[in-house]
Amino acid sequence: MDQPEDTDALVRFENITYSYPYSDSRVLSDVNLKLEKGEFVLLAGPSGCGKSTLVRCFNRLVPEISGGKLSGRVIIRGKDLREEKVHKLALEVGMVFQNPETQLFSLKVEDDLAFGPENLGLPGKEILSRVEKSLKAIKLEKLKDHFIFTLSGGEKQRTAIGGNLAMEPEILVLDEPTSDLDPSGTREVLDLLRRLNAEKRITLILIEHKLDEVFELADRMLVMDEGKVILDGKPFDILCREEGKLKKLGIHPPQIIEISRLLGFNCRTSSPPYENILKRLAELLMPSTRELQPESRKEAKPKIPPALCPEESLSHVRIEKLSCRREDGSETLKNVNLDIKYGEFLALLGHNGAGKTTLAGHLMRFHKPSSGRILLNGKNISKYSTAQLSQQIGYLFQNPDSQIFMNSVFEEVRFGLKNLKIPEEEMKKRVNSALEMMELSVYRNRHPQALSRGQRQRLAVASILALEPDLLVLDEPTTGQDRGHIHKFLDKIRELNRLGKTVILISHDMELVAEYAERVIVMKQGEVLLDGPAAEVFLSPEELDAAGLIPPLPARLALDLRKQGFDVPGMLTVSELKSFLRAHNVEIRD
Ligand SMILES: Nc1ncnc2c1ncn2[C@@H]1O[C@H](COP(=O)(O)OP(=O)(O)OP(=O)(O)O)[C@@H](O)[C@H]1O
Ligand SMILES: Nc1ncnc2c1ncn2[C@@H]1O[C@H](COP(=O)(O)OP(=O)(O)OP(=O)(O)O)[C@@H](O)[C@H]1O
Repeated sequence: MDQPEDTDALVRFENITYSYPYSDSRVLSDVNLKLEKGEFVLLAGPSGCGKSTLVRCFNRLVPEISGGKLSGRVIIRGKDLREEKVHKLALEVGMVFQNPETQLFSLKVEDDLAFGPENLGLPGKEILSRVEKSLKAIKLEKLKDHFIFTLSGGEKQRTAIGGNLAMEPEILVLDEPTSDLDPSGTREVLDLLRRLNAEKRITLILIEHKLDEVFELADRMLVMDEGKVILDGKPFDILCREEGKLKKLGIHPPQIIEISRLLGFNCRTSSPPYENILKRLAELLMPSTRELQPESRKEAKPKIPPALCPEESLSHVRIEKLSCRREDGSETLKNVNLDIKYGEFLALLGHNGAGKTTLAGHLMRFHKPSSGRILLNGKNISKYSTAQLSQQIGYLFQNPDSQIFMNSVFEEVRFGLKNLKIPEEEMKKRVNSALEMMELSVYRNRHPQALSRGQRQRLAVASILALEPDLLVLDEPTTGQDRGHIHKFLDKIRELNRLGKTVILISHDMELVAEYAERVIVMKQGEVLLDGPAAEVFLSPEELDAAGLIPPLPARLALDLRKQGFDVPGMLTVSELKSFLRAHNVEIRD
């Protein structure tokens, strides 16, 4: 980095074109970009469009580590990165990867946060101060001397963010940093990013599928498709003006934009504040007001598909007085009692570290309870091995890489079926249909590690669907996916549920839970805090708040309207809000 070039831009991408090794197809195609110092850039696009590949050019992980062929130049502060070394750039350009496990390599949380500053050669006092500040920012002070391998998914993600914050880089690239965080953790991290950007003028490049949370924070939005930047502008403008194009790419507008448009707001630069939306709704409902006709109320109720299983009332899973004490003495499950019927679609929610994965893991006997028992189809599972249980339970791990180990996409899906000793023809049929369902047929011969994160997640799901188990346990299956793929996948899961399969979905995505789950269980610090129909649970704001959860926007509006005396049902989705308004002859813009 000797001869600075004459330019104001902090980062310039000039005609960047890239192909991975052994592949002729261009993953990045003639990308030209300029980023100014202090910009907060949101990068969006469908799964597999090249977002992660693009951001890895910022510190030359592409092509130095990935291999492959890169043409064009990346210039940071006037200096051509082709003359730079990856390890040096890593100190200037912070990067929070999609999978936190790939960047946590110390034994304990605080050691991991100190690693970067130590490499910068900072004095001991400064290192300590930075570690303290980062711990506070990521709210992990209490876990500072915990071993990394004992952390929950979200706690690991916070640690990975903290490690980067401690380096105080000029440019920080974050590849879906909130994908495993609970809603209040997501808000905290995004708020922290906003502060870093505003106060320290750190340039931020954020890949994020949760647009509701970020579109008002970022100055600029880039949308990619098939290796190209196809839209570049103010997030609000793009989301409002390019809705058709975005929807085709599987990018859905945030609920607040959808609802404000329905209600006739004519916004130019930002969405109206929540209070204005509530006020407009109250005004619109006033004429038909507070006494609802029984018929219309019936129509507005959430449409929950009845499970078709004839044995509906029988317990598929019964969890009795289950407690789990870890080796370090901490109690991660406390007297959990649950009765899950055949054909239920339930969601398991809770703050990071609440015990969701630990509870789900007990179903597979990954952990042994310290007391209590679990009955599956009426039988105590303590008699079964994990291998036997996996023939009845399709279990999707939080991190897809924990369950992918074959050399090709096809073989990966086939692997589980081989263990079931199914005839070859039937096996092929099931593999092909699972790959097609997850839109992975074109990658059938590819090595799974040469897929994007979202594609690997879909591969893990395909492997489980091919087994056709009666009980599906899905631990955050939608991480890293665009809305289009998420809906296709969850529609399929709902179809299976209607055929009688029982579904347990662990998720931090309240909008999806509101749309798909019939029953919602909220956990807090190892205990069940709430358990009931989705509409009821989402209308319990105090308890949800205590568990770090934020109800979806339509549910919040319904609740506040009730407080004002309106007789409204527990609406959970934008389409329920629409039908409710129509039933009251309220004119809406669709
Ligand atoms: N090592 C590799 N070899 C060949 N192709 C690869 C490799 N890694 C990724 N790809 C392909 O490059 C394309 C872009 O991948 P990338 O990870 O950049 O996508 P993405 O937009 O970040 O996706 P996601 O949102 O799912 O993380 C994908 O089609 C993927 O299959
Ligand atoms: N091996 C272990 N030893 C000690 N504590 C552990 C161990 N594994 C997990 N824990 C702790 O148990 C608690 C529950 O973890 P779990 O993974 O079940 O949470 P979770 O609700 O699934 O969280 P997330 O939403 O972050 O994935 C966490 O605080 C975690 O730190």
